[in-house]
Amino acid sequence: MSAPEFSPPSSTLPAATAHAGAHVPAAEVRTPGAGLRQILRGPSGLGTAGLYPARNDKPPTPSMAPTPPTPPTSPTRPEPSSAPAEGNPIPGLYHHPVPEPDPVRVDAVSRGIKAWALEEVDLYPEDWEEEFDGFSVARYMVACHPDAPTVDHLMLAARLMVAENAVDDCYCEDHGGSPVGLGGRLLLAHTALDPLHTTREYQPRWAESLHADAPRRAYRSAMEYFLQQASPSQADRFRHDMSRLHMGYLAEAAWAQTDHVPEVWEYLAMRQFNNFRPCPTITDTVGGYELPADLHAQPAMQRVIALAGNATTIVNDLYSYTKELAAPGRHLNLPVVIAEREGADERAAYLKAVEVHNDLMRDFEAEAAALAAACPVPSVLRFLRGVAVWVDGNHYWHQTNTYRYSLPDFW
Ligand SMILES: CC(C)=CCC/C(C)=C(\C)COP(=O)(O)OP(=O)(O)O
Ligand SMILES: [Mg+2]
Repeated sequence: MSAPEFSPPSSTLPAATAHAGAHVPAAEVRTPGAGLRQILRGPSGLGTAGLYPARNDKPPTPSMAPTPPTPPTSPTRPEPSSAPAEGNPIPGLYHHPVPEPDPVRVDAVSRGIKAWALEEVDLYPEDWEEEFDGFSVARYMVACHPDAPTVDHLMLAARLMVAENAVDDCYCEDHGGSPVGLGGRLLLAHTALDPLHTTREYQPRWAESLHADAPRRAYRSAMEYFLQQASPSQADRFRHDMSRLHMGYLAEAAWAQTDHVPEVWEYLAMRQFNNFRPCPTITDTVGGYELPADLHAQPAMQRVIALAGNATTIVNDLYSYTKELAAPGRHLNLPVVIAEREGADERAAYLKAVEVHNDLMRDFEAEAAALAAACPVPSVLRFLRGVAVWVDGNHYWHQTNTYRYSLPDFW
């Protein structure tokens, strides 16, 4: 596959600084008001018609129970399959069901990502193919980015997601990963995202090293594509988020090495870094627009992003609970840490973790609504909407990925 061509990102933003630092306390918007309704509905102005290519124009309904997906209507695409998604949501888990992702896009991204993995970065040996397919990255990314203008934009997210998981699997976890020596491996891989600037003598050895293993090949190539679409500040935002992620991996590894079980708040701090955050924060690049750096940096936006990332990551802890219990050794996740540190039995700890997730989700929505009301700039509203949709798509993927996850028998 050759590198895609893109038109430059378009931003319809008025002067950003007028809104920097705007903040309305979340307590004032706990019940869905105009701001929250606007986020759930999404932007409706000029240039936003392509935001929901696979959706009805109705706001999604929050749910604590399974709800059948709404069949999308699109005059230009074949009707997506009406077969219900596999897998059940966790009872009591606050989430928003999403429509089935557009099967035409899923198919295109599936083919594109497989070709990239095999032909461009030599990602995995043959016997990992079933696991690669079972990960269903195309369905994941199409569900999380319904406003991507093209399949090429979706491919940006899909390559990065695959590369991030290759690093986690090969350096940290299932496929030969280990806490021993992780810092050195992660730092060298990070230079595939944030390049080394050094002397002529040493530059070639570094450049060569980026082809030395699958995680580095994947990071290097995925970043190369990303840079073709991202602005310099979007690229820098991504690098910062990846530094956060790598710091989180290191804390998890350090605790594993000493068999330390952190307190619950300490675990939550680690998981705020070892977190999906780098995925929702590229929503504007994947959507073909830009949230300007000063609007991204304002504290209220940072809080919204952190809460969203934390909710999505605790979703992973809950859906991957049985997989991680079955793995050798002790794998930290929120229910395990609550059970250990608060003396709860497995079921009570799991149910408490569900409540922690639900509180994070509600805080995310309240803070996003407050920010939307305080700073109703089109790119801010669209970005908030993009993050919210990413949260929903991430839940959908975890719920429906029965190849990878299964629920405990607690109900
Ligand atoms: C895609 C991305 C940025 C991932 C970073 C962190 C990560 C691997 C997760 C949040 C997923 O958690 P975990 O390692 O527990 O994954 P599984 O439960 O094995 O799916
Ligand atoms: Mg997990």
